[in-house]
Amino acid sequence: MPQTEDLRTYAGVLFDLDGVITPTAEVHMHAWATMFAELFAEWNITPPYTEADYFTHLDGKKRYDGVASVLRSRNVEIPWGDPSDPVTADTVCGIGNRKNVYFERALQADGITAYPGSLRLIDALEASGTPIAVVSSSKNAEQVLATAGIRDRFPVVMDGVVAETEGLASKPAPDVFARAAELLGVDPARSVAVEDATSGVASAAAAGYGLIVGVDRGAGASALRDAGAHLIVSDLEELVP
Ligand SMILES: O=P(O)(O)OC[C@H]1O[C@@H](O)[C@H](O)[C@@H](O)[C@@H]1O
Repeated sequence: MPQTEDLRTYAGVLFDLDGVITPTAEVHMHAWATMFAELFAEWNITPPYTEADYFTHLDGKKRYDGVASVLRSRNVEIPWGDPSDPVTADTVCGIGNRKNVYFERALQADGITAYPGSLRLIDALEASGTPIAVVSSSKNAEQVLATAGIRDRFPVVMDGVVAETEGLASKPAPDVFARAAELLGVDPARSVAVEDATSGVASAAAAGYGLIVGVDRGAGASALRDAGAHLIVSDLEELVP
């Protein structure tokens, strides 16, 4: 018998977005791979960028922290720059913004639809009056939610824009999960965090969440457990009551 939980018995359920509610982790993954392949070729950086770099350095983290982490792994040091840097700037921010062009292009061209299992779980939580929120590192979260037609389902959206405005540290630091619980008016110890990235699971664990669900979309069940997940599922359909 697989272990399961009725999430309606908790004070609140706080969801990561990319890879948890919408299949946008794949869109991010592809945009990063395209941009880094070009950059590594241009700057003769070795070893080549691989999918493992995504899970180790980028998954769940804020845009520029991810860029800095990948470059640091190849001993490349460049100036941080500023979020307003153009895509031509050879700064951490400029390079992050370069990737965002690929992400926006894909979102516009292909649109995005939420995972059916995630929608069914959200429906059940809404029906029972359980407060829900989004806790994403992405500055594109509002756009993704609007494109998927589900923005109005969430009274609280803690995203990369809010984190920047409020000076909150990137996952795996506890800041964003702690602040989102505060905004939703729930006690983290009595709430659920739902995450597909090890950095996100670690953030929720550091913020003291009562239940952390790891959704394995490629990070791996053991990596998610090691980061602090209590329960692993491959799709949120498994948690629909
Ligand atoms: O560049 P954005 O849209 O602000 O997103 C930052 C990060 O947001 C996270 O949600 C994704 O897991 C990462 O893949 C992504 O890099």
